[in-house]
Amino acid sequence: MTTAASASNGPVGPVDSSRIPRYAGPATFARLPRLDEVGGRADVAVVGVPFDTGVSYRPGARFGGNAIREASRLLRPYNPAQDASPFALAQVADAGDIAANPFNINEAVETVEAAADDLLASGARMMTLGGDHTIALPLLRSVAKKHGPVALLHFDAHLDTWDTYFGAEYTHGTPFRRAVEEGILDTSALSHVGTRGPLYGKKDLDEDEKMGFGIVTSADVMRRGVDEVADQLRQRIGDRPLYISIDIDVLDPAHAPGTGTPEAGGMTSRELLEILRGLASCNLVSADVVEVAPAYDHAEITAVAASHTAYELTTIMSRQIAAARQGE
Ligand SMILES: N=C(N)NCCCC(=O)O
Ligand SMILES: [Zn+2]
Ligand SMILES: [Zn+2]
Repeated sequence: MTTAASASNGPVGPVDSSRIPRYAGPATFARLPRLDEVGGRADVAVVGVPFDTGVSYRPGARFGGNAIREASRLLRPYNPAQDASPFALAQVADAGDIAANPFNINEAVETVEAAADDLLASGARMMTLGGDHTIALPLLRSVAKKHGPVALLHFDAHLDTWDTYFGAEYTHGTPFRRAVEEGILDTSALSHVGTRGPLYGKKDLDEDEKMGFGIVTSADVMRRGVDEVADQLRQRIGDRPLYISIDIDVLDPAHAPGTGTPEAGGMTSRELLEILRGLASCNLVSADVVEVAPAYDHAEITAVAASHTAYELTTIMSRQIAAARQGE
């Protein structure tokens, strides 16, 4: 079976779903070639991190990346919302999974950082499919080694700036406090979007604000609308190198039941996708979509939402890569 439709010298695109049924063959993200099928070099590397030892409630996000890949079989090559064919503008490839130790969180964090270093050193931007939110820390460490402290847009029901759980520093509720402590974030451009739900105390918010975060709550998105929110975020980010981290629990459980710590009153998938499209001019250096736990999903609702989210992010990166090439 042919696995990849190859143009004579442009990027190798996805398998042609008009010739090979989209449900045939092993799943890569969007039916794209594997990294080794394009000589180990890609402009955007889609990489899985099957790791969920950092969770505080329901486990299962270790299966998230492959669930997103399965759900992404239905993605098509032209993105009308951004008027772009992301897989023709740049080489996007599936880099497989980072093999992180499920029994040792500290070692797993080191492994993810080292693997991310390798991908970034090859010239790729990363589109990471999690995994629980713990993995954002080593990914940010790696990105900051390359770009310096980065702006962060964090879509999540939760702050994830808590200090420790059961004395553990590296968990899915603590990556962004660690990142601020380590000086790898540009504290003049940090925003949470979609925040909601009960906290441990008001001090969670006070400490978060001291770290430099601004908050656009889920209710703010509903009241102010996606265009105004995207405008405000764009202004805050400016032309800084930007990392976008998306915890799928930013969506309402109606739009993303398959996740470990669901909170009522969340954003719709339409709102999330529209805000991302409004950020298309930002300098997006890498991104992740995390916390998809397929055991709690129904009819792939969550995995489909996550696959479309990753598609929008990939489209933004591909457009910027193509624009930079044109300017060279
Ligand atoms: N889903 C993420 N990343 N964090 C949730 C932590 C919620 C808690 O256990 O307090
Ligand atoms: Zn969350
Ligand atoms: Zn999170």
